[in-house]
Amino acid sequence: MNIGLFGYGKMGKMIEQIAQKRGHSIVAKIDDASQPIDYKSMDVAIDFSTPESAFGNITNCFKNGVPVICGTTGWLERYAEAVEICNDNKGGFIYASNFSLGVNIFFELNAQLAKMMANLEEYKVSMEEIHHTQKLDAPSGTAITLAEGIIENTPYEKWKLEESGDKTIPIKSIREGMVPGTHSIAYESAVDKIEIKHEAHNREGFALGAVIASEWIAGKSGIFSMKDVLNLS
Ligand SMILES: NC(=O)C1=CN([C@@H]2O[C@H](COP(=O)(O)OP(=O)(O)OC[C@H]3O[C@@H](n4cnc5c(N)ncnc54)[C@H](O)[C@@H]3O)[C@@H](O)[C@H]2O)C=CC1
Ligand SMILES: O=C(O)C1=N[C@H](C(=O)O)C[C@H](O)C1
Repeated sequence: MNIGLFGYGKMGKMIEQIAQKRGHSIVAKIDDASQPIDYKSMDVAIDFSTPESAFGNITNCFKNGVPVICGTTGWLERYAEAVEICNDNKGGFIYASNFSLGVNIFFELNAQLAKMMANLEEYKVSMEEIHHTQKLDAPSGTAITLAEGIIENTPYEKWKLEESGDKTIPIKSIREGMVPGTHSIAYESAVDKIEIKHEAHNREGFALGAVIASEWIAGKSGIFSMKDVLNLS
């Protein structure tokens, strides 16, 4: 497959290595807004760019008939608009806040645990995410997806950075060193604590998941998720 990379930073470079090992060709490396883009050469685009540039990159791909795998976080206030443009152009799209198999299993575990805790008022939930200091957005996209999983399955109604309160999930965002991504969720009562945690050792899992998603979407049109790709629940 011919892959166009939008964003050639830490993730773009890792995806290049994994895609080439799986027999794909990288036909474009777009790393800023000024580069000319030959959409015709691409079977699929993979966007790991910046919160400011992702929406434009993705929707230009749809308008040029290129399906998109997007892992960029921090732009989701425009997700519905992107979906509309995808559908108008009969395009293909997968956004995931986290492409790793482990985190997608963790999303399922989080939802199951939330269901079990839903009526236990003595437990209060909280979340923590730790990432490297270059990360531009907070909380992480993964933490937001986890919070949404809790909100779907419990009386909690919203999440907020740091702040707890009635029906609010507090999320603590820590930025330190080179941490690739650690997420934990705790339910705490006066007598004990239940905690689940996912810790990425490196970025390979994210990159492999994105390449697998790009192989999966070939020839399809529509809006999909990693649940479809991984056949989860
Ligand atoms: N969904 C997932 O599994 C994962 C998502 N991410 C997300 O992916 C994004 C990128 O992460 P990293 O590679 O670590 O960041 P990075 O900062 O290393 O790379 C981003 C690259 O985008 C480039 N860029 C700037 N403007 C651009 C434009 N208009 N078009 C294309 N590229 C442009 C920058 O020059 C930079 O090289 C972040 O939003 C991060 O949160 C990161 C890891 C996993
Ligand atoms: O910026 C990162 O590095 C990561 N971003 C994603 C997120 O915001 O959840 C996924 C992963 O945690 C790494």
